[in-house]
Amino acid sequence: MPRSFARSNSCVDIDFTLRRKFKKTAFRPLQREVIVAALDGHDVFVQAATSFGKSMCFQLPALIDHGITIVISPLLSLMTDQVNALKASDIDAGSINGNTPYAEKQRLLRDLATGHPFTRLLYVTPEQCATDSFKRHLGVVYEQRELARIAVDEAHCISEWGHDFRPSFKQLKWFRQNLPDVPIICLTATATPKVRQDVITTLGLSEANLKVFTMTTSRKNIHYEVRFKSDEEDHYSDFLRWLKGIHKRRSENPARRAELEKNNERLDNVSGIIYTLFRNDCEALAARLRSDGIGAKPYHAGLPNDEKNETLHRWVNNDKGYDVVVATTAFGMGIDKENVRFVVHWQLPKSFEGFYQEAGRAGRDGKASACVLYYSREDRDRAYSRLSKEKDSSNLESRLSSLQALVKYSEATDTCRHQMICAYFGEKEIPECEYACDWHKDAKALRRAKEMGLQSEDWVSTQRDLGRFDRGYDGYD
Ligand SMILES: Nc1ncnc2c1ncn2[C@@H]1O[C@H](COP(=O)(O)OP(=O)(O)OP(=O)(O)O)[C@@H](O)[C@H]1O
Repeated sequence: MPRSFARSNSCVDIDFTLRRKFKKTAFRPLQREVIVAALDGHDVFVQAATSFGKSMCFQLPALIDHGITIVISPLLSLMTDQVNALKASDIDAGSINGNTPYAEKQRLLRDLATGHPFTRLLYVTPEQCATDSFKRHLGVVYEQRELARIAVDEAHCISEWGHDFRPSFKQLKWFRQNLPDVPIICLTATATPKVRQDVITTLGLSEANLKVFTMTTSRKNIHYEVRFKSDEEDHYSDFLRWLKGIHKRRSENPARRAELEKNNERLDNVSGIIYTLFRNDCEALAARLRSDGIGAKPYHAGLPNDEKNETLHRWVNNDKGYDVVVATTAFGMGIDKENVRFVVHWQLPKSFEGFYQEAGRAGRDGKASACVLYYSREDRDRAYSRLSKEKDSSNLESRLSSLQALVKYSEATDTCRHQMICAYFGEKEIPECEYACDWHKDAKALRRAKEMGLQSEDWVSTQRDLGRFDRGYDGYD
């Protein structure tokens, strides 16, 4: 019998902890069920949409259970944000990763070495977990029966079939092999059925004690749209017109204007993220937007840490001049700002999962938001070509099929976008979509836009020569 059954949590008031420690009034649908399963000592697999509130599913049990919860996360920025938020609520949390100052790391390791740590939640990278020294420290805590739970965040990184595969995540099988009765909870927003099974098998989760929660990936409040472009046309003016149109509507609608002014919100604070593939594009596009009066800043891994932190901080604060972040994927998973009204993909992203994750930064307050993908056949060809030249040949097959799925999504003019996303993640149910995608809004206009906007003259004539405009070819019927 798992050890945690020995200490029953059945009379614990989890609503009280939610209110008292996390200052939230109610659980979101299914959060309670996940938390109860974890507190009952089960292994738990959670797949839920971006912004569902997955962190709560291990943070709250960590405060109720006796002992320490180890949280494994691949994202340094996410770790820092979560640890700071927990500390602000007076919760004893810490993190050990490559950026942790020496003194702080020693303090946390000393705490573990006592076998009875004060720390309730310790965030670590998978690489840290793999070190002998860290495993020894965990062994001491385990011997004292104070290792409450292992939480594996972004669990899709375990699978070679998932995007963002990290080989060090595979080492996490060590936990079940060496600490067999410590419950494990793993969480992700992006797992296909194959990835899910791979994660469960790799971690050695036993079917008998496992509870799997797979919630829909659908995000009803996001309006998905594909805009077609070609190399011959600069889509900058299309985007600028669209954004200025939103500003104009906000200022010309008296009720909206009054509401914004009452809340002390700027009329032009339409918060958004534009994803580009390349660092140079980031800086050039942000500068171009600034020259057109839009408060835009670049964010990519090559910028100094101070500059990145300032951009993130001031964007989160809705400061003037920081309305739009033009970013590479360095600015992705884990960003949790509630009022992001749009996410734009300037080019075709590398994977379907990356696209969904990045789109998921929008509308985390539940209000209507847009996700616009600018797509061209030239971008598609460049994406395939980049993939074929990549030196890292691991999980190439899955990366290719993910890109193919995204191309299919971009080319489709006959299906709801929400439905295509859910189908990719293996959902059978057709999600609700109340005109929250370009196809539902106006399928005819979508087809026309594709015909008009997509290919360059060269491409059209080549395809005509190849006889590919026959009925039935991808959207040209
Ligand atoms: N019961 C709740 N009531 C209100 N807000 C909540 C509740 N649970 C979580 N939240 C908030 O929802 C936001 C999103 O939570 P979290 O970052 O855990 O999402 P996530 O599921 O990990 O999303 P992603 O996969 O996109 O990172 C956070 O700001 C969190 O405070």
